[in-house]
Amino acid sequence: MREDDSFSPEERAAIYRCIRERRDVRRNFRPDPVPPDVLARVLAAGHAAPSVGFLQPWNFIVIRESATKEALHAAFTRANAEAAAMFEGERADLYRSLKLEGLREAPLLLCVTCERERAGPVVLGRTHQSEMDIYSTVCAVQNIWLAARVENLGVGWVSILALADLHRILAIPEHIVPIALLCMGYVDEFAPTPDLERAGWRKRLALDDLVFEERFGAREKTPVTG
Ligand SMILES: Cc1cc2c(cc1C)N(C[C@H](O)[C@H](O)[C@H](O)COP(=O)(O)O)c1[nH]c(=O)[nH]c(=O)c1N2
Repeated sequence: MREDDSFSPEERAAIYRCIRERRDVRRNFRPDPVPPDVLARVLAAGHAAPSVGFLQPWNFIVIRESATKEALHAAFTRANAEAAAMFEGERADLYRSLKLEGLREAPLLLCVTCERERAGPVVLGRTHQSEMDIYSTVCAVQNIWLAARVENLGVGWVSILALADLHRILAIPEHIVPIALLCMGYVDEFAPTPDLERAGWRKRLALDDLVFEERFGAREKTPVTG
């Protein structure tokens, strides 16, 4: 491999650290704005994502107005009450105690959308798996999430909203699919483990339990993680 194409051990360590230490952040945002050059780098990372047939189906709606944030928060509150009613007993109590959005506190919100027909109905790579454009957009979201982490920006994905509310509040045309609503802003620290893990909602699964050999369900003889 050309020397310029390979990562140094330090660069490699930084990438893995970023992946490990990315968190879903929805609290303790500082009010300072995200500078334009930082936002440009984060959006460029999103735009560098892989996409089916090189469709690049995304748009990025940047939201700073508090009226818009309030409207989104109201939509969250409605959906979250419905969501809480879907859990039972202690689980419902625990659900209600969770902080699941930072829509009003974050200085910036970003809505990432997917225009499914950007290149007409037939797309290379989407011919037999129709959701591939949606997954491509999620790749852009993950790039944004990781790029934000190295900019020391917290990002939280808020999906407890009805899609119809996102269409209405953000004037998203019918044929364009809202994929992710993200709250974004500087934070003083990133938690070492997911909020939901610390709250006792779910534990991290063991990687070795998730890896199979050749066929679904067949166990590795030697654990992958050694
Ligand atoms: C598609 C999707 C949608 C959501 C999330 C994530 C993803 C990938 N997550 C964040 C989720 O709870 C979090 O990623 C996990 O708990 C793991 O924590 P870390 O991201 O590692 O900090 C999330 N969190 C939350 O508080 N409210 C939400 O509505 C959502 N929605």
